[in-house]
Amino acid sequence: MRVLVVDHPLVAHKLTVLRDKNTSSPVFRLLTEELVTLLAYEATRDVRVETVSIETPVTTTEGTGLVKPTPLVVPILRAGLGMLEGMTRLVPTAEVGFLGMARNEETLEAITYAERLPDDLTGRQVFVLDPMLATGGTLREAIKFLFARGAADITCICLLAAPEGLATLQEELDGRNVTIVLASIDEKLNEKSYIVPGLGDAGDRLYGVVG
Ligand SMILES: O=P(O)(O)OC[C@H]1O[C@H](OP(=O)(O)OP(=O)(O)O)[C@H](O)[C@@H]1O
Ligand SMILES: O=c1cc[nH]c(=O)[nH]1
Ligand SMILES: [Mg+2]
Repeated sequence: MRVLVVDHPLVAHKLTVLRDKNTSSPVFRLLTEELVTLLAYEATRDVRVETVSIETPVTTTEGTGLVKPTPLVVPILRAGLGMLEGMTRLVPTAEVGFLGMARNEETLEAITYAERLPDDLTGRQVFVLDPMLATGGTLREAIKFLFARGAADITCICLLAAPEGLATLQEELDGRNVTIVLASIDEKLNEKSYIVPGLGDAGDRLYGVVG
């Protein structure tokens, strides 16, 4: 498993505004999209391409095309949905599948409550979107699920990770073709397994508190 922290002043600036508890939901949504586009630029460096032949108005030449089937993008609901627009802006031809997952805040177990993905992902390149990697339980289950369907390589785009969650994934996914692309590795988890300093509950800040 590889971990890449995108070191760019615009990423750092936007993340700082995102963390601020006084940032409103509409601004939070906009910043999330902008951040994802910047992270996706780095995360797609190994996107599969092939040489294609085209005709310009002047001559025939060779260029670069995305290999078909194009990558599968999987936002993890709810919070990952806030990252989808930022990703598809960069890769508009990507296919999109959905995983609905929620962490039980008492047991910290990740529950899958919805799934809409192709049955067969054999050989596919997959990009998973989830802003928060806290204990790592949610991403671990999502990644296992996608590999079980046949995915060949998985890149997760997150905004923040806790060192504890990264260590868990590193241990459990050792040797698997997984890349985690992040805006920041934060300090730690608190007693409720929230990321510190973090940004709070990403789903609630994007979409409001659900009971
Ligand atoms: O690494 P973990 O400890 O598993 O925690 C991270 C998960 O928690 C959040 O989702 P949440 O369960 O709050 O669902 P939501 O997006 O609907 O708010 C977040 O978006 C991740 O999916
Ligand atoms: O800090 C955290 C941890 C889990 N989920 C969140 O949305 N935020
Ligand atoms: Mg939440």
